[in-house]
Amino acid sequence: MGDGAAGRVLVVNCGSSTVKLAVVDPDTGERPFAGLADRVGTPDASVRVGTTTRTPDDTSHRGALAVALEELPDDVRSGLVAVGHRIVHGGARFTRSVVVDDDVLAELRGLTDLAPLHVAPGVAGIEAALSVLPDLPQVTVFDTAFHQTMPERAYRYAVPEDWYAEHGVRRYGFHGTSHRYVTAVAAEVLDRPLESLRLVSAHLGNGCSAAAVLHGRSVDTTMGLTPLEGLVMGTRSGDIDPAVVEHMARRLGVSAAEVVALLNRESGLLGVSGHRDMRELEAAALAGDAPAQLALELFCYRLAKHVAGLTVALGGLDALVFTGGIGENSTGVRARVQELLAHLGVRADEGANAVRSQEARRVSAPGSPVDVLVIPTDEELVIARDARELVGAAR
Ligand SMILES: Nc1ncnc2c1ncn2[C@@H]1O[C@H](COP(=O)(O)OP(=O)(O)O)[C@@H](O)[C@H]1O
Ligand SMILES: CC(=O)OP(=O)(O)O
Ligand SMILES: [Mg+2]
Repeated sequence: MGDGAAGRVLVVNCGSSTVKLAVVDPDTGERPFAGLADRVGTPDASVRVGTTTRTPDDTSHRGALAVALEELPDDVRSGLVAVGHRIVHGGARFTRSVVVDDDVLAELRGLTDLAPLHVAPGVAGIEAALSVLPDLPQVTVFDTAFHQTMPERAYRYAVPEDWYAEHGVRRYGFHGTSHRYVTAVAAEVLDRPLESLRLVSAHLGNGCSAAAVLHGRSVDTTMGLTPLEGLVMGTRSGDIDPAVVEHMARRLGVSAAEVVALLNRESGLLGVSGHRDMRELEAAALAGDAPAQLALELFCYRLAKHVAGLTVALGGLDALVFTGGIGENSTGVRARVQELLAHLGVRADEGANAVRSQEARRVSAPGSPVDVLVIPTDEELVIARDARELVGAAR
């Protein structure tokens, strides 16, 4: 496939029990193929492509990927120039997207030690794609890469120095692909050079993080060594006193690792209210459910507090960007957070905020000292663009 400029990219996003697949045209954003494998690694694994659902014999990531790719039409398959993978954790080594070779793969396998939950599925996805599509170059795009520009004061924890030097305890930050994309689009919406802007982007999906982006570079973010730190999320607590871990391990008679698993999976909105999904939570809160109302207020208050904190890294704030399923769709969360940030110069516009749209747009009042934008994220498009650019450059 000499003509890289016309080529499409198969984008693979492997979670611990899911594989999300899309064929993406990096120029048009067109997606001629999409698939989802669920409950991977269990006997109930299933693969859905369009209206077809199949059960793979081999329920591993490799088996699920192979079955999904059997549904890929020949003309789509023959137009592929690369496979692009979302890898959640790139450690300190990967500061940008790379083409996978033996050296990269070895390094990634080493990282599974540092972040087993987050790297192992991605590595399984690369190995699966290498065996099912051996002729295509593989590119990895890291959630952590964009945040590698953070200064030491932002990425270091105040812990004994050898925890950092010997054990790799530092803040990395995640959702970098999304923060990078939406802040670049924000500059277009504002019609100002990205190099002149002080932005905070709030990626609010199942995982939630906010980032301070100064002149196009990440200078601080809310997630840390792992995606547990920072904002309140669907099932994750975000910030917490670390002494809670030891306290609850003793109270429940379980290990520290088990408490951390509870902070990842049973906490956040779910823990406070019983609802992990923002749509359900908002419906319950509207119906008068007090725990749901509290969970919503915790979510918005923590977010506003972090946005205000991130302005210290920027020396001010030109615009706040909302993205992710919640940021793009929840008018209530956006309204409450804008209200809590009024003292920073955020002037809300109730009408503009309430408009439902899939377009990148401004939702603050005209002339607001701080602009508030809603920008639909597109991590798959960034992965496809990076992958094609890298294989184009390598060929
Ligand atoms: N119309 C909506 N109003 C409020 N929340 C929404 C709406 N649509 C989606 N969401 C919320 O977005 C979250 C999922 O975000 P998404 O970015 O799709 O997740 P992921 O991190 O898995 O990509 C869920 O909490 C969901 O309830
Ligand atoms: C890093 C992270 O939190 O990812 P997700 O939002 O996909 O859970
Ligand atoms: Mg998403």
